Amino acid sequence: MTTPREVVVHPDAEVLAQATAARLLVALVDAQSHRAPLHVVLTGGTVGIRTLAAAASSPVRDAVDWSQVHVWWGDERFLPEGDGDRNETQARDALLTALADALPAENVHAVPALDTLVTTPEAAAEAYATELARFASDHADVPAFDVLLLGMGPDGHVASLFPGHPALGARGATTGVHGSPKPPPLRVSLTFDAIRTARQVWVVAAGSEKADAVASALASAPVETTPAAGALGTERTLWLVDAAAAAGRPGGATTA
Ligand SMILES: O=C1O[C@H](COP(=O)(O)O)[C@@H](O)[C@H](O)[C@H]1O
Repeated sequence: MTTPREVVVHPDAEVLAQATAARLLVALVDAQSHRAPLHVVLTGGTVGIRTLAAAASSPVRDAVDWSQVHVWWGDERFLPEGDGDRNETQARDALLTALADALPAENVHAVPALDTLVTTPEAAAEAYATELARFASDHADVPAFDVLLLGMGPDGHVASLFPGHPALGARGATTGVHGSPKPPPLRVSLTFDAIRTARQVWVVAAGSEKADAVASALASAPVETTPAAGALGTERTLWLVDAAAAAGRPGGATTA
């Protein structure tokens, strides 16, 4: 089951990041009154990392029981551990290091980095899929993701699923990606199969360079040309955008 896209427009990228961080922290607090543990999927990208930094500086972060939160990534750049271009490195710098006393290290499930044992995106994708399956219930491939955050590129890519790329059709939970049009060329991504199991999928996008892709995705363009159109949650699909990114959609930059 998938859900209709809801759109919330914020005035600019900074307010978007602050509001998304607040929304995420409150969503985790709310969900913790119903179930535990929670599984949250982080994104890389400009607004995604800015959102994590905003969460780090929010007092609401202390309302979350981080010992009952598991952290995953929607995609990763296949680079050595600690590389500054890895989404994991940026997320640790922006938020996770600040949570080190509250969030158990074993709850942070990074996509394996390039090293002497893991030499291909496929090997990393397979190891990541095994880790995901360890926390899945029943016959699922992945844990029950509570909130799955996605950034979106100007070309409409989400996670590392790019327009026209064979990874768009990958089955199972994860896929290795070669020839990404955005550097670095080697990546690992959740598949649409995995993304669409999430309770809530939130796509965050800011800037006029994203306006065409936002308009296409909200108009349900084919996933082959606008991958973000395929990002749908089972309980809620939320588009969190700034006014510049919203400018091309019907209704323009006004709040939905
Ligand atoms: O490479 C990536 O890019 C997208 C979007 O990045 P942005 O800087 O245009 O916001 C991001 O969602 C993805 O996780 C990342 O690997």
